[in-house]
Amino acid sequence: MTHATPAHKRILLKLSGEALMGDDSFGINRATIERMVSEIAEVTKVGVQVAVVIGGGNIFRGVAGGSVGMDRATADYMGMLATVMNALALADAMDKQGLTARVMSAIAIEQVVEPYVRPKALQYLEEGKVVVFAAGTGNPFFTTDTAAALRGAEIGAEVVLKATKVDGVYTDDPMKNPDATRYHKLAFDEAISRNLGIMDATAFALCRDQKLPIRVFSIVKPGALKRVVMGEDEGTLVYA
Ligand SMILES: Nc1ncnc2c1ncn2[C@@H]1O[C@H](COP(=O)(O)OP(=O)(O)OP(=O)(O)O)[C@@H](O)[C@H]1O
Ligand SMILES: O=c1ccn([C@@H]2O[C@H](COP(=O)(O)O)[C@@H](O)[C@H]2O)c(=O)[nH]1
Repeated sequence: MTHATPAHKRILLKLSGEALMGDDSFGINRATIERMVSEIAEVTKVGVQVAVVIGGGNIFRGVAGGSVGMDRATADYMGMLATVMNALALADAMDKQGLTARVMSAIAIEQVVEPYVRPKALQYLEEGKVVVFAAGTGNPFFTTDTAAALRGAEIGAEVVLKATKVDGVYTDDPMKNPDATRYHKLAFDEAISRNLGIMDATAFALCRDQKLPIRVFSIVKPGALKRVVMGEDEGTLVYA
């Protein structure tokens, strides 16, 4: 029996925090997280090394009302801690499905998770463990998309896969503008100059400078992650 070869050996998967909510209005939907983990398990089975950066929108936006008027940096630290909660839930769901996951945090919280140490992360990936990077970049005024670009570059990922609620990059936010059309592919410079809200400019610029392509695709669509990893046409490619 022949097995197709994956298009990538090592990927950085940016998982939307908001997508973890499923149809709920807040938090983590159990069936949704289990389905996402089973999709990750599928790609590890074909030998792909997987590192994950998880967002925090499902938790932080739910309490963001309480952060109005707060110091921005303090609110951002709350957001980063939200990603630690998601990372713990994700790693737990991975362990339950037979994957070995290691959470590494950009903020020191050693009683809970180990700190991010690049050589250790690389070792885990070589061993076939899934590494979940928590707490974003560890710095306020950034996003987990920028953390995905940063960690992706650091670990030598071949691509950043942004798994989100929409199925690619559009000319405008498709949730607000029904006339928006999807790009099949576009250059980083165009994404930045058009100010496309799918990712922040810092993340785009870092990937552009490191020549690290990004593929945006829907994590809601069953099997899409595996198709992306196998090099099939899915979502939108943003390239240098
Ligand atoms: N040009 C665009 N193309 C596609 N989506 C866009 C665009 N502009 C804005 N969006 C919005 O960006 C959203 C995805 O980005 P968002 O930052 O909300 O998600 P995320 O980073 O995946 O979530 P989280 O912050 O929870 O991790 C989509 O749900 C879509 O509504
Ligand atoms: O490097 C980072 C990453 C995140 N934050 C804060 O966390 C929230 C949640 O992250 P999302 O990327 O929106 O999912 C974000 O809004 C920031 O407040 C951060 O400060 N630094």
